[in-house]
Amino acid sequence: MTESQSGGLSQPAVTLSTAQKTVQVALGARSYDILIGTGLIDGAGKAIAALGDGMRVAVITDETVARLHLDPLMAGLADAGIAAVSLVLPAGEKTKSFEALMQVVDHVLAARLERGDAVVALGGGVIGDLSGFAAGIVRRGMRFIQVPTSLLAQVDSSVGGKTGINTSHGKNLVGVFHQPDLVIADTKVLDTLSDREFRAGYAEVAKYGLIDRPDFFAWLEANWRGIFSGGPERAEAIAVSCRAKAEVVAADEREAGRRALLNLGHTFGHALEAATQYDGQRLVHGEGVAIGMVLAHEFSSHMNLASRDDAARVQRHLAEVGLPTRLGDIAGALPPTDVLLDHIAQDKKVRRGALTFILTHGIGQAFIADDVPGAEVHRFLEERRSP
Ligand SMILES: NC(=O)c1ccc[n+]([C@@H]2O[C@H](COP(=O)([O-])OP(=O)(O)OC[C@H]3O[C@@H](n4cnc5c(N)ncnc54)[C@H](O)[C@@H]3O)[C@@H](O)[C@H]2O)c1
Ligand SMILES: O=C(O)C(=O)C[C@@H](O)[C@H](O)[C@H](O)COP(=O)(O)O
Ligand SMILES: [Zn+2]
Repeated sequence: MTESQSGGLSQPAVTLSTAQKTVQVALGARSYDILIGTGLIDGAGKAIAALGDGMRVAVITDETVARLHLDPLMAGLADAGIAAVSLVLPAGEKTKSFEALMQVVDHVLAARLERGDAVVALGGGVIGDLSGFAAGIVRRGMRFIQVPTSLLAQVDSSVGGKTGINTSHGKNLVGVFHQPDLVIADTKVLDTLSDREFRAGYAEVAKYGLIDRPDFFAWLEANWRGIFSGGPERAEAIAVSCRAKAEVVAADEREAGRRALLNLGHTFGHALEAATQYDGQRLVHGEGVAIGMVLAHEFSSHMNLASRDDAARVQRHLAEVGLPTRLGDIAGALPPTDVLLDHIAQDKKVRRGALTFILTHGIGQAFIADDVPGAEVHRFLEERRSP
């Protein structure tokens, strides 16, 4: 097994403030801002209008989000003089499909939107990944704006330009890198998110601490209640997460190296999502990541790379906030370990058939491990499944 790229970043202090925050993703001519604050959806039309004169947009959303948050966005767009059409799709992971992609593409083309017009994703990561993919391929690339409405989308999926859909062969296997022109994260809309989906998004927040910000992880252990109850800690955790992701994306936009660290917990997690057929009743993405991050820490300990205590600390914190952390926490039977390994072998980090995992030397010390022996992963998973 070989080790490359570790995080090794300095530790910015976490400071609390309720003011609107802006985080920039520095990508030269394609740089963009992430606006974070309460009530931003009402002014989103103005912010979008500032991107260019005469822009028209197609807003893509899902049924749940449309019921709660589409009207104010459409009203703001109209007030700002932006002509807009909207498309409402079913909520849930199964919407990241070829069928839904065709619907979005058809909708945008039927509205005769041009390259300089924009696709606006109003929703969670499912809508963001799907709409971003459509924006990346229609007319070989249209403008794209993210209005993330789930915690997960505000801290992770709306930033960085990974877009795509799932196929029967696995998770996110078809897609393109296509950066947004603007991200508008209205923290007020999180008040309508279910507890389960909020927790799922929190897994990706904790991920940034576990990759290379041990002080942030310790701060989360002490302050998670404020994040869940909507205190000033919530916007701060979102901003710290966006800064962490923006920094990695700016350094390695297309995952030639270091960006793979953002995949901590995902090699196991994506396999579990595929193994449960993207059935959101059994497992949603953030929950798969939570279980996957615990497995990644435990596997690191199994390989004598990290202490058992750190793995136990990660498991304790994620369980404390109410996330699943064990294979046995997933309702219903899982397929045999061979099948899980087959899913892992479809991971996009695989090189010449060899498995790559994000492993760790401890909390905040993640690294990219190439050539991880499949037999060892198999043995480890068999152990984790036995009662
Ligand atoms: N592109 C990336 O970098 C990236 C990063 C992380 C995750 N992802 C992808 O994101 C997806 C998961 O995103 P998600 O967790 O947001 O799932 P999601 O989009 O399915 O949203 C979760 C649920 O919450 C509902 N919802 C969203 N906002 C709401 C609100 N404000 N009020 C009430 N309900 C609301 C949705 O309707 C949905 O039912 C996965 O497909 C994952 O692969 C992508
Ligand atoms: O932005 C990234 O890079 C990530 O890995 C973020 C992940 O949280 C996200 O789930 C991403 O979609 C996974 O990427 P994939 O390349 O493994 O599909
Ligand atoms: Zn993720």
